[in-house]
Amino acid sequence: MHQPFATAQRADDPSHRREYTHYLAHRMAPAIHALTVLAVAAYLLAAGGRAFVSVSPVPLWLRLAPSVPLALLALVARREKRPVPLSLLALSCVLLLEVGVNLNGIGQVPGQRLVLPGLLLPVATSVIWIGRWDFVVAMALCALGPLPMLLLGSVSGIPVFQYTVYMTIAIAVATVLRAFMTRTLFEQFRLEKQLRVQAHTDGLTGLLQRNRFLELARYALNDLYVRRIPAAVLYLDVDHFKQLNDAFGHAAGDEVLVKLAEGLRSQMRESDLLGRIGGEEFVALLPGVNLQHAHSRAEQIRVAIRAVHRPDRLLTISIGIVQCNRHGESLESLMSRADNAMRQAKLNGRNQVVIDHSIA
Ligand SMILES: Nc1nc2c(ncn2[C@@H]2O[C@H](COP(=O)(O)OP(=O)(O)OP(=O)(O)O)[C@@H](O)[C@H]2O)c(=O)[nH]1
Repeated sequence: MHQPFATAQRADDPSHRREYTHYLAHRMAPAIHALTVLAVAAYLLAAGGRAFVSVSPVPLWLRLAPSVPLALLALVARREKRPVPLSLLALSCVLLLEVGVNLNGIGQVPGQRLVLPGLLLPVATSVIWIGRWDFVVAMALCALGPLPMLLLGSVSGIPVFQYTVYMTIAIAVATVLRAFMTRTLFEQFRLEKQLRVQAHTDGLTGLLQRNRFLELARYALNDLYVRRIPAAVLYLDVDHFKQLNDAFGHAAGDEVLVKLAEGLRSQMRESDLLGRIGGEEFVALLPGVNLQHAHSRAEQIRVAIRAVHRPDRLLTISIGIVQCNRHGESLESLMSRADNAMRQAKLNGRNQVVIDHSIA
């Protein structure tokens, strides 16, 4: 059974680094694509324009050559959303730009004018790096990239020392920008996640709320059908709950519901799904159980929750069980059959488990 079904039940599951990385990748993808497109256009403009104003020992086709892989990167970046390929695409883009700068700078006097746009690169790309190491590698590429041209060519245009100072400033600015951006994005990620959890969780009991339960259970059920894994649906309803509310008030009723939810949750396995689908009604989807096993699990639950304190009488529940054994039977149909079985348990005197045999 999928882990997400299990973790989705806990309102307090910790933020995972992996989840944040994927969130960042989704956020950065359009910016990375835009930068790769911009890189192609800027490179063609700079290298092509330069061919008109100065001669170079490097043939024009070779100076324009980096624009081809740059254009390919832009094409691939259009659809890419995964963190690692996106980082590699962005790093390759920077590498190609640096190669291009060197190809165009060789033999130019003073060729180092090309270094100036290169100084903008750390700042321009500062916010797109998904991981810390991408950023470090990118900044190293930006800093070291123009060095061959600077060291090989005349340094009359911009001395290496001056270049080092400018590049250090550019990288420092990029580091500050990136720190600000990642902090802002992390806060946004945290808030979005918190809102999602709140929207999916029942405020009183902390269990999955009705719609979220139905959504996850439908998804899980399809998966179970495809993989031919048996499963059962349990419909659980508290007995004589109205009496408790009437005698002790809704606050006392709420307190019992909270403790009952805790009791039910403690009876669930990692792969089970449990939701509060009505006032004092709960539904559980138990994967990997046959009818006999589901019955003994339901009995265990029924006995265990009797330990939950209820001020007026023993807390009991009635449970209906249905097996998911007919491929393609909808969740709604399964829940309706389980509900009928639960009602039969009520008619039989409550505090018991009834199995639905209508199709099984
Ligand atoms: N305290 C509290 N009560 C709730 C909540 N949601 C529903 N209820 C109450 O649950 C009670 C359900 O009553 P009924 O449907 O008549 O069921 P019952 O009294 O448990 O009787 P049986 O199910 O036939 O055993 C009603 O009094 C609702 O007001 C809630 O969130 N908190």
